[in-house]
Amino acid sequence: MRYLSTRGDAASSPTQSFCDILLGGLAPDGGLYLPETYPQVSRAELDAWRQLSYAELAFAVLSKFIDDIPPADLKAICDKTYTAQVYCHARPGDNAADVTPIHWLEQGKLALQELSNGPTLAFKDMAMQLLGNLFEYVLAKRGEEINILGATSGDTGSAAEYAMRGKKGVRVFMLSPDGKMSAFQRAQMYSLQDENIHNIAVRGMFDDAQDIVKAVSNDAAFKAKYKIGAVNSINWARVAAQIVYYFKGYFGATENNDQQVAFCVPSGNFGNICAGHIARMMGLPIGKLILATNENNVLDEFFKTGVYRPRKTAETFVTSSPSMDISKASNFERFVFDLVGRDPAKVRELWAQVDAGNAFDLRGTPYMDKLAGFAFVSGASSHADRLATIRSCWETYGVMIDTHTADGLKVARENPVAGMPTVVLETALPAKFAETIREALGREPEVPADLQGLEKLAQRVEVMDPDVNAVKAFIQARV
Ligand SMILES: Cc1ncc(COP(=O)(O)O)c(C=O)c1O
Ligand SMILES: N[C@@H](CCOP(=O)(O)O)C(=O)O
Repeated sequence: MRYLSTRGDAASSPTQSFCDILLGGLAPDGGLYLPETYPQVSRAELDAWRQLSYAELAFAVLSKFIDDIPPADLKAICDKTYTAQVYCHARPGDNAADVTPIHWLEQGKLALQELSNGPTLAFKDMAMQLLGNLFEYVLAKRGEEINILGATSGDTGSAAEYAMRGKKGVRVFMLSPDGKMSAFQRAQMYSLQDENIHNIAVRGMFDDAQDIVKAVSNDAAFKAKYKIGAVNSINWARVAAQIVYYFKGYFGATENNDQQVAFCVPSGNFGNICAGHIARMMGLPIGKLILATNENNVLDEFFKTGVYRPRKTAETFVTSSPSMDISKASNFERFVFDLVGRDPAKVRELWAQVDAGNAFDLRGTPYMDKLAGFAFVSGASSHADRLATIRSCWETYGVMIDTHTADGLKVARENPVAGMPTVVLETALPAKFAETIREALGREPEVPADLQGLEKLAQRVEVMDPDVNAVKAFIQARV
């Protein structure tokens, strides 16, 4: 399997192998990598995959995307990654061995898929634990090191740091929005004292942090000299790993492969739902992809109108689902690449507008008809909706959900899809957002035993302005 850039022409941007793009992250032309073609899954494969454990399924799906790691080694990496010991925070009564159990709220109709049972209580662990093991494997084979530069709005940071802490040849430099994450999220990251982990809080929003990551990655000389890599979903390996749980969720929510499923995805950077889009393109019977945003509704606006209008920092709200406080969604470029018929020139034209701080408008173009064929619907949620949804989920089903999952459930309920179950992806656990849970329910969320007392630990973080040169200097001083 070879990979191409969303902005590259065959002549100027030669295709790459999986392991090269794993270490490289963003493409040199500023685009994002995607497979040359999406591998297809046959009916016979679906029938066979239905019985597989999560680790076996991960191996089956990832083998379609990775042909430069020997199969026995890839299998060992999947087996080591996807265990009930790593994903140990399943709800009582649900089977941790399923890794991403389906929890029915209404049998056969509405379910949560538990994606947040890993070490940091968010869905990011699903891919990040794999990335940690892949990095370790590939770096050891090549005798290389990597300095990961990432941006987080709350969950990618801790998931990456937990996955990479103590890993040989790996340093992590993680940018977070100063003062905008929950107290628990801050404690998860800033309390880590490992030598290879560096936290930088930038005075700005996630989008400012993500812009810095892209600017540093686009400086080819700096990137090569300091071996800069990525763990955000701009890294294709993140998206590839996230495709797996759509298959697992589909099998868990259906009895046979003639059925369809709707997935509802709390969205910000568009990585999670992009994985769902690709699973669907591979042939997984997904009837609808329901995209849910919080008050930062850029993506909802696009799917409703055809206008993509990223907001500036000053127009981005700080909300009670802070991990979705994103107004410029990186992975949306991957989807638009498919939408415009995989035409890199068109993507370059559209992103020239985005990168200049402007909107693009697809109304009145043939792309709007094509958009309808991709099976998306969307909606948005507010703080009041979030509180009401957390309350009603608790009172109706006895299930406590976090603020992001609440955004998903709210939008899923507003967009019922006839004839198929809807699976809402549970993207974090309530323990991470105790302030809002208290406000909604007047009680504390349960904190898993292994993470109790985290907020009392000493914290270590460098605060700085969102300045690319300052971040480069910080990295230079520590490499
Ligand atoms: C808890 C949670 N929910 C939802 C999202 C949005 O996911 P994505 O950025 O992949 O759209 C994030 C962050 O990415 C998150 O941390
Ligand atoms: N919501 C994320 C933001 C970054 O998303 P990613 O999927 O591109 O890493 C976070 O919580 O940090």
